[in-house]
Parts: sequence; structure tokens; C-alpha cells
Amino acid sequence: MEILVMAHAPHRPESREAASSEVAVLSKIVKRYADTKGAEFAAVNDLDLRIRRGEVVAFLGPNGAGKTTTIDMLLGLLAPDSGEVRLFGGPPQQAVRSGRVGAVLQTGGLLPDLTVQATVRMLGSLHPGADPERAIRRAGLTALRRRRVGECSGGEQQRLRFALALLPEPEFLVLDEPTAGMDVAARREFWAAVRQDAARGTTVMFATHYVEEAEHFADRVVMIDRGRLVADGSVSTVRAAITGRTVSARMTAVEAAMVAASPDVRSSTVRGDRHCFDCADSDSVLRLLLHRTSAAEIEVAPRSLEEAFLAITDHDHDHDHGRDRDHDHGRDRDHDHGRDRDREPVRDVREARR
Ligand SMILES: Nc1ncnc2c1ncn2[C@@H]1O[C@H](COP(=O)(O)OP(=O)(O)OP(=O)(O)O)[C@@H](O)[C@H]1O
Repeated sequence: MEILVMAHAPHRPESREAASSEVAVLSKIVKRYADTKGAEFAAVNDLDLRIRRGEVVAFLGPNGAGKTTTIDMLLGLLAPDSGEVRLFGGPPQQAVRSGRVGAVLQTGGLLPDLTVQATVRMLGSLHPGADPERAIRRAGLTALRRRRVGECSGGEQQRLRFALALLPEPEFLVLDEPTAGMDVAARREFWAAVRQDAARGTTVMFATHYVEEAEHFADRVVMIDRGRLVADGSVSTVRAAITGRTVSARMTAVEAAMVAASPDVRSSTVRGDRHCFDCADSDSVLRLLLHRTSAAEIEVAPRSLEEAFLAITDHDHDHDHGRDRDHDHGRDRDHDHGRDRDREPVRDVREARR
């Protein structure tokens, strides 16, 4: 875990562009790597993203989707192969150096023998005008200030990293899977601290695997899969677009193929003797089953946002690039008939009009 600790400028002249509502603009960014067999693949593929001032954006995607690569390019730690990144209207490095951006990343370490307070004070001394006591309060660490870092739990250490990210009083906080490995109580405490900060107007973008964190905390969800945008919009828009129902029944394979071809079916699977349909409109699929097939033992079940997320990022392992990734989620995909892998991303109406 590494915290970006940069001296910040006491005065922040606002350029016309920076004064606008866009904090970050990623335009058609591409990053290619070689996989374990030496073949090139795009870890981030033609990604367009705009983060507006005051937004709290959840950046969702399965393992290996390209979240960290995108965040590294957003912060200027990695150069895109093509495309452009602008933070506050300028190059990302400039925004990071000026202290306008604070980040909690996945790599780096803390010194176990220092106390929480000594750590924040020490790194605070690198930031002219920083207020370590305020950062400690804002990260919810007041009661832990005298504890040695080595004696803090994983969740408490994450809040310490959050305090360090707050030192330059950033306008934009970027958190890469900040609660990975925390238990439920620690995650709740962490988000309470971040939420307080967001309420003051700080723009926040956080990468996460936890769909419920996006649901409870973000006002916008950006979902990527294999480096491509698959959904972008308010939590309610994305939820409405990707939640649906599963209809399952016993029927013949010929009937199942006919149902799977319906525009109201997103995908279909076979589980034992049952055919399961992931439906955009379960009512019309039910009508189809009742009127046009011999379907028996019909069941209709709601999908959770979690299931919808798994469905939207569901694919086979054809393009597994090196790292041991967890794309399978333990589900039966041998008979996946219907999913349209090149479909348009789910977008907020607001976005689509742009
Ligand atoms: N330096 C590298 N060289 C080669 N491949 C890389 C490199 N860094 C990342 N990758 C690959 O690029 C893809 C995207 O990785 P990235 O870490 O951005 O995904 P992620 O969404 O952050 O995943 P996770 O949730 O597991 O952290 C993965 O297939 C990964 O193995």
C-alpha cells in the first residue's frame, strides 16, 4: 500500500478548465500488456470516463478487469499507450504534485514501530500547511492515536492510510480497493469516515469488488470488464438496467432455443433438466413460455444486484492473461447461449445524451 505524499502548493490558481465541473477526463485510453505466453492484450481498452466535481464514483469490475491499471493512469503513475488523461484540466502528475489529489493504493507499507499519531505527523511535515490532528479526526483515528501501527488491525491501518491521503487536503480522493480484506464492521467504520469527507464536497472515486459498497456509498457506478466500459450511470439507473428476474422451467431443448432467441432474454443456461433464462422482461418471457411451449414447473426469481453484476461481467476464460483470476464465480456456463458480448454499455440517460 503506498500513499501519494506530495508537497502541495499553498495557492491554487484556478485555470478556466479546472474551474469547470470536470475533475478527471480519461479520453480513449488504452494500455496493452503481454500475457504469460507473450501475446499482447489490452488491459484497458478505449476507455472514456469523466468524473465531475462532488461525485462519489464506484469503480466496479471483477479481478483483472483493469481497475488498478486505469487508476494508475489516472494518477499519472503509468502512461497510456494511447489516449489522454487530464486531472483538473492538466497533466495528472501536476495535479498530484499540487496536493489536489490524494490516493490510497494497493501497494506500499507503513512503519510498524511508529504510533498512529507519529506517522501522520511525520508525513504531515512534508505538506506545508497540513493539519495532522485534523486528518486523524477525519479518518476516525482519535481513539487510536497512541497505538503502534504494528498493533493496529488491517482495517485500522487502512484508516491510517486514509488519514495520510487526507494530509494535503485533496479535492479528489482516489481509493483502490481500500476495504479489501476487512471484515464487515471495519468496512462500515472505514466508509463512515470517507462518507463524512465526501459530505464536505470532496470528489471520491473508489475501486471495489463489493457491489454493496457501490450501492450504499456511491452516487455513480462505473463498471468495467476486460478493460472496457460495461455500465456507467447513477446507482439507480444501473440497478434498474441490470437487475431483472430469472425464469426457469423444464422444457425441450428446441423450445428452450426458441425462448433464448427472444429479445427479452439476456442469456440462458441449462442446470440439470431445467432451462434458466436471465430476463430483461420476465413477464413477456412468462407469456411466451405459457403460450408457445410445454414448459412445466416454472419458477420466477428476482436477481440481486450482486448477481446482476456477475451476469454483466460474465464470460469464459478465453482471454485469461497471466494472473490467476477469479472470473468463474463457480457457475455453470457450459451452455451459455444468449449473451451478447459486444452489446452497448449500460449508460445513464444523462450520459447517453452527451
Ligand atoms: N505489469 C503488468 N504486466 C502484464 N500484465 C499486467 C500487468 N499489470 C496488470 N496486468 C494484467 O492486466 C489486467 C488488468 O489488471 P488490473 O490489475 O488493472 O486489474 P484489476 O481490475 O485492478 O484487478 P484486481 O481486482 O484483481 O486488482 C490483468 O489481466 C493483469 O494480469
